[in-house]
Amino acid sequence: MALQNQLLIGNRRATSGFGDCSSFLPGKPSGTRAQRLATRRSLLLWGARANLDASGGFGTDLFTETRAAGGGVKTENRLENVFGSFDGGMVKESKRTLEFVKYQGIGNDFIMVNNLDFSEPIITAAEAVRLCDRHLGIGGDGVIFVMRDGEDYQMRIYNSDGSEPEMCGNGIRCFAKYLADLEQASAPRSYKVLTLAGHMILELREDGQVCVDMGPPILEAPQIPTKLAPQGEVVKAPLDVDGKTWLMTCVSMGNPHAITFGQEGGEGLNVDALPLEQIGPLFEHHEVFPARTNTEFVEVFSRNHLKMRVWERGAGATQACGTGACAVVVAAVKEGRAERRCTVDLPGGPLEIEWRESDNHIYMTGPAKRVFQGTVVLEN
Ligand SMILES: N[C@@H](CCC[C@H](N)C(=O)O)C(=O)O
Repeated sequence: MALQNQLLIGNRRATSGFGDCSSFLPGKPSGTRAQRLATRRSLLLWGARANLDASGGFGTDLFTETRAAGGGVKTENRLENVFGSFDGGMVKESKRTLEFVKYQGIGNDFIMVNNLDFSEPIITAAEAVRLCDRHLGIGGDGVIFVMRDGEDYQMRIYNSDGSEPEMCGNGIRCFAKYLADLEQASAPRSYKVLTLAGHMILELREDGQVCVDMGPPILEAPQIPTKLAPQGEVVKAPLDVDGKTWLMTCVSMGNPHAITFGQEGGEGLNVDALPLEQIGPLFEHHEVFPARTNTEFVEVFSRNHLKMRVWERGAGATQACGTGACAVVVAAVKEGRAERRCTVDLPGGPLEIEWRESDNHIYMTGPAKRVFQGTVVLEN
């Protein structure tokens, strides 16, 4: 039944300080949690009575709201007037809704969820899959949870297939923009963010770009993980996929990447010509990658200009992959194809990557943008 003539009851917080996103980001609730819940309960009861009195019959939906303190999920208790039901009366049903903001980094797009008051993601992996669906949901390559880590922050993420990766390069730039929007902070501003791949340092620059210290690459085969070698680095290792022998270099940026510049005895790749949807899953699920893998196909324009396409673990062919671009530069240096500073072109745009000799860390610089915001029903 359509939600028209709605009465919205409850403590919808409006914070100052998040520009046009202020209506959905949690403010500081006052009173104890018990007091707040009691107030809301009485508001709900009052609202239900008021609306029943006012509506006086068919044609009016009653919509009340309870809300988890400080979080982005709430439960709407709807009393819907169902015309034609067995008693013509009110049917109660409960729907959980989620407030979100959509961000993108060179076309790699994420549903950002304010998870600041909770220590675990407030939606399930299965719900994330539905939200990421481009036809049935909001659409996205993943869902990112903005969480606290003491005075700092923590990022958790679900891929669009519901798996949880350790790290996401484009996502963490979006994370920086989200926090800056939340705090109405102006650049330059830096954040320390804990991920399942360790701490990352994010610098929001005055030109609007975000530079991330992605830490050192991991090159030891068992830690990537890959079975392409029992130990040590994996550089130009042959791997048979789709009847061809590809030369693979493997790098972990906290999450696993397998990079190829072409096939054994072959010429350089023309990445635009690759049947990614066909070959991507064969790499992702190959037995030599026990945790599955992201796969990058790379074309070399010069010693500091590369072009790549990616098949992402858990997300398929995306417009861009930040950790992938970092891994590609490490692989290009290891194979002697490029310098440590490169522009990497991806379908969604370029990233600037530097693998710094002085600290062995990789620095990724690129944009991140807010796209839209909204509220979505989690259950159908
Ligand atoms: N697109 C991301 C990587 C997201 C995680 C990846 N799909 C995985 O499972 O490792 C990026 O920008 O790094």
